[in-house]
Parts: sequence; C-alpha cells; structure tokens
Amino acid sequence: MLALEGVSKAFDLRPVLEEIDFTLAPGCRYLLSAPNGSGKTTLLRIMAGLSRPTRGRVLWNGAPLDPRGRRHIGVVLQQPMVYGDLTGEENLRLFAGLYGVRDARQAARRWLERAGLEDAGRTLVRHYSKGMRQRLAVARALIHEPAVLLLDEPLDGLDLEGRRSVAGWLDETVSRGTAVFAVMHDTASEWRPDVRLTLRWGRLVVVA
Ligand SMILES: Nc1ncnc2c1ncn2[C@@H]1O[C@H](COP(=O)(O)OP(=O)(O)OP(=O)(O)O)[C@@H](O)[C@H]1O
Repeated sequence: MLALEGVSKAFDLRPVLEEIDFTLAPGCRYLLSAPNGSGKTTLLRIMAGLSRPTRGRVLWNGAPLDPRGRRHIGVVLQQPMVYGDLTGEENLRLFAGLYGVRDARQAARRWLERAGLEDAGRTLVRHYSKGMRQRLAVARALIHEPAVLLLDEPLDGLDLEGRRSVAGWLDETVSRGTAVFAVMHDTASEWRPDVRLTLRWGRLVVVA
C-alpha cells in the first residue's frame, strides 16, 4: 500500500509540507480539506509520484515508489489529463493501453457507458462541457482498477446528478478495496469519508 515516510516539501526554502508520515489503508475513504495554499495539491502530486519531496520518501508496499508502483495509482488533478483532440473513446483506449488493461477497447466502452458518455464517445473532448470532461477524467483514472485513487476536487464543476454519479463510482471503487484519497471541500455532502484530514502548519492531521 502507499505510504509517506517523513515527507517534507519546500519551495525556494519556504516549507509547505513538514514531516508527514501516513499510510493508506485498502478500502478506506479519505477526505483532505484545508485552506487555499496549504499544500493539498503538492501533497497529492507527491503521493502520485509526480513531484519529489524535499525530504522523506513515498513507498509502495515498503519499497520506494517507482514506475511499477505507479501503475497501481489512479490520479485526477485539477486540470483533467485528457486530450482535447481525441474523442472520449480514444482517450480511454489510450490510457487503458498505457496501463496494460487487457481488452482496452472493451474497457473503454464500459467506462464510457458508466460515465454516461456513450453518446459522446465519438466526439472530440474539446467539445465536451466541463462536467463531461470531469467524468471522463475520473473514468480514465479508474480504467485500470487502481489500488489507490488520488483526486483533486473531483466533484467540482459537476451538477448535482454528476456529483452523485461520481460519488457513487468512488464508493463502488472503495467496495472493491481501492483506497480513495480526495481533496475536497468538507461541505461536499454527496460523499461520506471514513477519515477526514487537514493540513496544519504543513502537517497532515486527522480531524476528530
Ligand atoms: N511549483 C511551485 N513553485 C513554487 N511554489 C509552489 C509551487 N507549487 C506550489 N507552490 C506553493 O506552495 C503552496 C501550496 O500550494 P498548493 O497548490 O499545494 O496548495 P493547495 O492547498 O492545493 O491550494 P488550493 O486550495 O488553492 O488549490 C502555495 O503557497 C503555492 O504558491
């Protein structure tokens, strides 16, 4: 499982994260909520292996996170990593292929349907609304059934129905054993976490 060991991060000597020790548990829902600029995205990027800590380590099953470990992680950042010049279906097939999903075409179709995008599957993503793009980004992050799903504001920009359906997939993913770690406003009522976290002075703390 994914673990942080003494993770600190500073930008130009300005500390953002301080000595974070944290291990995710399978099938657990984490919600991280903290003020703007407190380091939430920085933490998520480090957990995903997209940024290096200044000190400390990110571990996958006890060993430093490497490209093989990263295959077990799905990520949705604030700028959804989907390609505007490809169709929704092409995007999903591309990522399914990159992650080594066995039948990429079938997986892409299944996830398009789950995302409620089957009619838009052949439309270029640059013509999608923000909500459609967000649903596609979550489908992209789940297509290889990761053990850990890291999300930055996954419900933002969605209408009520979209929020409920994404929250529903997250719960479904959790029920299959995936640990879901989401940066989200703590007022989001569609998704109930098991553990609420915040960042205080760069430290990750559990909110009682
Ligand atoms: N690449 C970078 N170079 C320099 N400073 C950075 C960089 N990335 C983030 N920071 C700074 O680190 C601090 C934490 O940023 P981060 O984006 O992680 O916060 P956040 O909690 O996600 O904020 P928000 O809620 O606004 O998204 C901010 O002061 C930001 O300016």
